[in-house]
Amino acid sequence: MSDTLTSLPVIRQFTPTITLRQAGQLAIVVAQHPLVNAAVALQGAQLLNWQPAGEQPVLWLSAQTHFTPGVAIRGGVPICFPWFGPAGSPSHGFARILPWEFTSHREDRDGIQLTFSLRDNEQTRRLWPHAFTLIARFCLGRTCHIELEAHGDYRMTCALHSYFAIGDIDQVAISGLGENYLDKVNGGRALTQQGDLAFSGRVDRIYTRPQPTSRIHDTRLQRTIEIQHQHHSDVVAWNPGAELARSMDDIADDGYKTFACVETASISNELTATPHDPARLGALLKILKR
Ligand SMILES: O=P(O)(O)OC[C@H]1O[C@H](O)[C@H](O)[C@@H](O)[C@@H]1O
Repeated sequence: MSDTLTSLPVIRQFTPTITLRQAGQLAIVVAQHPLVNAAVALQGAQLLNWQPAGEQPVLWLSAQTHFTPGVAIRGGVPICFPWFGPAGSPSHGFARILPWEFTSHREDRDGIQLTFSLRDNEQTRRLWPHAFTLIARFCLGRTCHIELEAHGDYRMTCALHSYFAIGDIDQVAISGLGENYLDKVNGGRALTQQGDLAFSGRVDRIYTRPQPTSRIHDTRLQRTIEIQHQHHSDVVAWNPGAELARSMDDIADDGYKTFACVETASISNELTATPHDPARLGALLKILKR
């Protein structure tokens, strides 16, 4: 699904490589570069596609996602800010359902850099009483670097809620998560695991002592996706499993089989922005061949 965004109708041409396109009622920045295809929705500054030349799409985007203002897009890399999960309303914060500004683009022979920003307004201050500027920068080429900077004076929780495309949920293992996790399927119980995570049924875990790098080992697609987490305290692993997926209108009944969320997050340790030092969260994505 994420690789079909290049055929959407063009609303505006920024450069020969970068266009603004329409998906449903939302505008999407699409970049087509010799080394990489990529797309970012203005709503949420949500990265929807990162596909280096010669590779299959790395991010999963639901074939049934809504492209409706104010409704979360299912897939890609939603930015959860200024809280994660049901800590406030709306779930995962407001940043993912608001329109961001497309502030700059740059391209060279190695790839493309796209930058977006979001500032507080009356609507956000009603939900969260802080002035803020958020900047999301995407460096897209053979690798994908996502950097989020939160300016202002506040504390918050935050996540890069990445949905990765996989061959089959029964044939992936995730390494580097560490041993300790809070099991959200079990009322948040603190549990431990040895070795890699394999999925069976619904999995929803906050790993609180992860290694700096997670790897998704995908036997079916014969590739490993590497995620280098930056400035995080936690990594979340999520897949809804068959039963929950059936109850979700924006995921096809068998859609859960082809994605795994491995989320770079700061939940157990709040991030702090001060006037002279923005809070940061980042992820560097790479594809390793088996
Ligand atoms: O449906 P959403 O609000 O996008 O949330 C999707 C999922 O996000 C995270 O992974 C949470 O840990 C899950 O509990 C949640 O179900």
